[in-house]
Amino acid sequence: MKFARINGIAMHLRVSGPVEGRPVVLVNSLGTDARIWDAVIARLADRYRVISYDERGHGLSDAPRAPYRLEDHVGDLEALVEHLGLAELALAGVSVGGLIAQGFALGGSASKLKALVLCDTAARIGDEAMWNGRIAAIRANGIASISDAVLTRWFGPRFRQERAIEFAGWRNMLERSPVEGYVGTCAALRDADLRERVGAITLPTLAVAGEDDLSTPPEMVRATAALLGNARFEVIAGAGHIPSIEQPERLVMLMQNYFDEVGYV
Ligand SMILES: O=C(O)CC1=CCC(=O)O1
Repeated sequence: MKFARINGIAMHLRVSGPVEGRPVVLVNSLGTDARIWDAVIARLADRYRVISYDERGHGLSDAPRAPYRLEDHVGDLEALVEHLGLAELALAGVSVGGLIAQGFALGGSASKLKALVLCDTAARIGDEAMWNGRIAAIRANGIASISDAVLTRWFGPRFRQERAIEFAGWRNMLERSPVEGYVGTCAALRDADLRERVGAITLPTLAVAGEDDLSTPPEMVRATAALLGNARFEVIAGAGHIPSIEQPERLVMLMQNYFDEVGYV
């Protein structure tokens, strides 16, 4: 476990795997933190130098006052890459983490990017009314007031039944998220729309969707993949919004095949 001062905030990050391994940076989704990647890290870190971090407003990183902009999150990632001295990287982001990854691929550090995995994400997620409604509900009644609805979109009924203890633990993570960080990132999602810009991402990209994802359903992910210059679309059966938790073996298999294809080995 490490902390670094990134753009004026204390950021929590973790680095696993061999120092000489090629870097893979993992970006979390709204209301989660770097722990959602643990089962992926365990499978990738024999070969790659895997870096995961808690976005601003999440996990153990500082949660400045809301609102945030997508550019704040992208700027944090760019500064983290600079801080770690990474000359190249593969990037994998889930949901808002995937939007941040798209922003990185369109930004000033894009030439460092050698591989891009977009997981359960889109160039536009939700709409203004939806995000404003969620922000208002949380400001009035806290994150627990929306957690049932969020968890139903994250995980299918089978996961809830068969992995009930894990389900309870991930609920704890969501409900204990810092309110400023959560609503700050809702504002970033409300205001972010990269649909007109992602066509400029020509790097071969892997887009992945959980079959049962109710937040960014497969059709939404497929539509973003089609907007990108050069993306392949895959569906993970039996996974919801966070395949790194539900189907890490399958996600890592797709990632490793794709890394092999693009020569990121
Ligand atoms: O909270 C949700 O509904 C799912 C989600 C949307 C953006 C994100 O990062 O998670």
